[in-house]
Amino acid sequence: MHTNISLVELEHLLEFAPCVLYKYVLFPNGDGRLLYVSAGSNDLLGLHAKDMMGDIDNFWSIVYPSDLERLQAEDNNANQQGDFFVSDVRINNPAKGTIWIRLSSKPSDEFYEGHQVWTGYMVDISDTKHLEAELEERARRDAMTQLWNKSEIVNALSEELSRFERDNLPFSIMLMDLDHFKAINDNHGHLVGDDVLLKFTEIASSQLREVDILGRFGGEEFLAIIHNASQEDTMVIAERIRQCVEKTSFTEGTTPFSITVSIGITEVKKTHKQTPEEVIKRADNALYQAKQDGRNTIRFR
Ligand SMILES: Nc1nc2c(ncn2[C@@H]2O[C@H](COP(=O)(O)OP(=O)(O)OP(=O)(O)O)[C@@H](O)[C@H]2O)c(=O)[nH]1
Repeated sequence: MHTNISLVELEHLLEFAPCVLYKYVLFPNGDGRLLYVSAGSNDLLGLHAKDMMGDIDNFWSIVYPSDLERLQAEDNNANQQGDFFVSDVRINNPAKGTIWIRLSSKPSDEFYEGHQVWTGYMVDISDTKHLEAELEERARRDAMTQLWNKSEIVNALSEELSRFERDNLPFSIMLMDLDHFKAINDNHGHLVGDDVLLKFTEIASSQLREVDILGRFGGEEFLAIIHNASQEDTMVIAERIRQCVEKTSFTEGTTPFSITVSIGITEVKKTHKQTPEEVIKRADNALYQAKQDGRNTIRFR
């Protein structure tokens, strides 16, 4: 069925639809002009259509400066290619605060002063962007402990090594491995094993500072990056964690049990370039030594 719609109804539709339609032209000197903006801009952008059409700077001024540069580069690129334009940017809507909008347009069959007019829409994509950010964050974390996962903690170590090359401030890493953890699973069950891992996460986190970084390196192995700390400083932290773990009493039903942890430490202090793998290897050798020396102890390399 074909429905006729009057101009008044169309204006009403454009005012209340959750999007903004626009016509845009980009001149060869890089200046842009909005030839038409629908009334929905009041709500979506917090800007009147006539103000945007009068001066496009009114629109540019609400786009985050870091996103504006990208938006204009993408705009130029799309114009050169002459096919399709899409860009997601953050804007500051005076009434709503920061929101993400998507601008998408393509060339129309219309020309303005000899230049092709692009027709497009803008729409609020804040929900999608927040979900995306949440999923990205989740992918970087270990699902059970919520600590950084292995690849993130190795990335963090790599960044710390680059920072070290710039400012030469020493730092250390600790590789912590729960002792005889297989026996805990075997004797008390996997779920109790999981609880132990969570409790260990809590203990280790509570002994570290905000600036330190803790990640789950493997099943019952954890890696901590201790910022701006010598081997001696790190020994003090490691000993606090070791003692705290040893003193913690766990219960499964009515059976109390305790656990211990072995810790390997290495300090990054040499000025020559080191890879994360080399640093982890040293900490792993120290951890191996701690296990060899009877566990529930700390060694360094
Ligand atoms: N409950 C639980 N167990 C895990 C998890 N990840 C790994 N494990 C277990 O951790 C145990 C590690 O055992 P091993 O590598 O033999 O080491 P260990 O028994 O701690 O012995 P040492 O490290 O030599 O003191 C294995 O039985 C794994 O199944 C987990 O997420 N939950």
